Amino acid sequence: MSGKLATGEYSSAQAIREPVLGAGKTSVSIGGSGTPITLMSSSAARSSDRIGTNYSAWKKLQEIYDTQHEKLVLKDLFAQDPQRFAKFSREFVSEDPAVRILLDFSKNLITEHILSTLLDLVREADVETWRDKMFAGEHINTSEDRAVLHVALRNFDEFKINKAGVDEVGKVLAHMKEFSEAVRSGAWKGYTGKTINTIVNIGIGGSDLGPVMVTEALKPYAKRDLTAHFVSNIDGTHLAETLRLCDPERTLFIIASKTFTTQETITNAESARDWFLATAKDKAHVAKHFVALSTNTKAVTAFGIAEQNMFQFWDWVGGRYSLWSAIGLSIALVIGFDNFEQLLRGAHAMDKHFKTAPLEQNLPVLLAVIGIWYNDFYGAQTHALLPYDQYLHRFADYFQQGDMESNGKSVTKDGRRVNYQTGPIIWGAAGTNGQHSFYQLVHQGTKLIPADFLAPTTSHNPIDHSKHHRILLSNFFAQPEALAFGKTEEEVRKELGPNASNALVKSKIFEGNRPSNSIMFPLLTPATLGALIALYEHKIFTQGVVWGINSFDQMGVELGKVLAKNILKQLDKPEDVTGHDSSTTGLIHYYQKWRKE
Ligand SMILES: O=P(O)(O)OC[C@H]1O[C@H](O)[C@H](O)[C@@H](O)[C@@H]1O
Repeated sequence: MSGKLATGEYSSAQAIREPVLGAGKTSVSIGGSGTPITLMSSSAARSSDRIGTNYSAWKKLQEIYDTQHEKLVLKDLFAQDPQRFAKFSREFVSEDPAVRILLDFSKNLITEHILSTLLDLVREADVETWRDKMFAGEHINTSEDRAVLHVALRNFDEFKINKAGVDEVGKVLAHMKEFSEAVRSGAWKGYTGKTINTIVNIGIGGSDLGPVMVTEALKPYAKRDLTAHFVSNIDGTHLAETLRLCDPERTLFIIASKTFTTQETITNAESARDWFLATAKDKAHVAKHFVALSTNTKAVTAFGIAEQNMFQFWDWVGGRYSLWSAIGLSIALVIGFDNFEQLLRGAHAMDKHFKTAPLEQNLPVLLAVIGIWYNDFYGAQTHALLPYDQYLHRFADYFQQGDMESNGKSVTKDGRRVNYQTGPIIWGAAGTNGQHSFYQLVHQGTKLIPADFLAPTTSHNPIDHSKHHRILLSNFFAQPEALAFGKTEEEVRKELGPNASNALVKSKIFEGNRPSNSIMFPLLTPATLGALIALYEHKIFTQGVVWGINSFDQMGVELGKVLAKNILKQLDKPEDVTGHDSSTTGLIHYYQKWRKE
């Protein structure tokens, strides 16, 4: 059964069956004439290779799956063991800052034996060694020869990290504090002496998604008279619609780019500067209205932003792990530096937990292994993040990059094609909205969709004595219950009476046995959010190590960028369009025929 590229088909009453491409299928072709993805068969792999399917724990898990998965029925597992919730739930507690997170993973298709075998896999893959290497600043991002030290940005002197730049973290934080307080208090003035009432963060990917997600999530802590916009897309509409809402005399532009070479960000920043100068006229005024967050001092100063208005970070901060760095300036501006620090402290508390808690108690590790169980043995293709908190409505978007850019790899660190599945497709939306759109498929469709449900027990907006929140949480409790336990034919028949048609009865059956995690916390505070983000970061890390991939590069985003640059040069004249297939050429020719300007 190893070596499958599963499609995660789900069919059967009460049991999740074999994926469509099961035993013996070792390759699949994407598209019509493309190169087939060839999967290394396990016999071809050297048995001494300590990787993926060759781990003895992996083999054991495969055997367990093959022989037991039909018997793994949540209804029975709960009936057999009244202690199941107690056994398969963990509470993370931090006193300072105050954070509590409950992870209930009892509604998963696991037994104690499966869990311990999954944790054996973590041990066999040396996750703890790799984790310690990360915290020590070793260059675990091998393809780029870089350390991976977002944990150093929220370290608060706890761990000893030997890396150039780490000793400058405090200095940059102090700069962020000073600047954010000046803007928020009104001490920082625009070129006509007016205070700043609007900030526009211009960045994309990690230089956008983290600040957007966090400022949305922590809105209750926001300075409401400071409006924050985030412009990312190169589509001129994004900038144009944002600038319509801005007054050049009172707007601060934050140009967020690790490299300061990203085409979208630099183009948007230049156009924003042109827009600003159309009113301000004098280039000297740029200093009051543009700051940069970057590792690239040279490019920042060439753009016209003075070094004192630049907030530095370092190459050991990956883009999708950068909200803790200077990239978080917009967060500090919106919620205040003290709250930003709480965010960092919450993440740090989770770092300590990840670094020290035994694997059986370690929340990131538990989430990781449960994900691996479905991803690699059940053939689940996706994982849904379903926060029952409107403030977390960008959470899934954020971890789409966090997870898919990290673990969307098919080659191991040492260059071998994997013969097992790596990162899942991450998606989701805030509850209860999803219930009225895609939950139909999650409940009754043919696919297995493991999901995390997240919710705070207390709302920041307790309208009508928390009436809304009670309704929201009743759904948060009900959905995992419905997914796990379903509704039998017998129950449906009883409900519909003897005259109901067979077809109607069948359509109303919920097979159940669909797994999920429930994650609860008292209130979405900055520290709690920090801990939640770090929880998922370390989950992704753990999975990446088990899969033997480099979770910290992103080579897969390059090819499209290069092709686009070449095409951009050919867009003016039809005769310039060369070197493409007939489809791409045809499309460009149509564009040239139809465009207005
Ligand atoms: O911050 P920047 O250097 O502008 O990079 C912005 C983003 O673009 C890149 O293409 C990467 O895929 C992302 O990981 C990165 O966050």
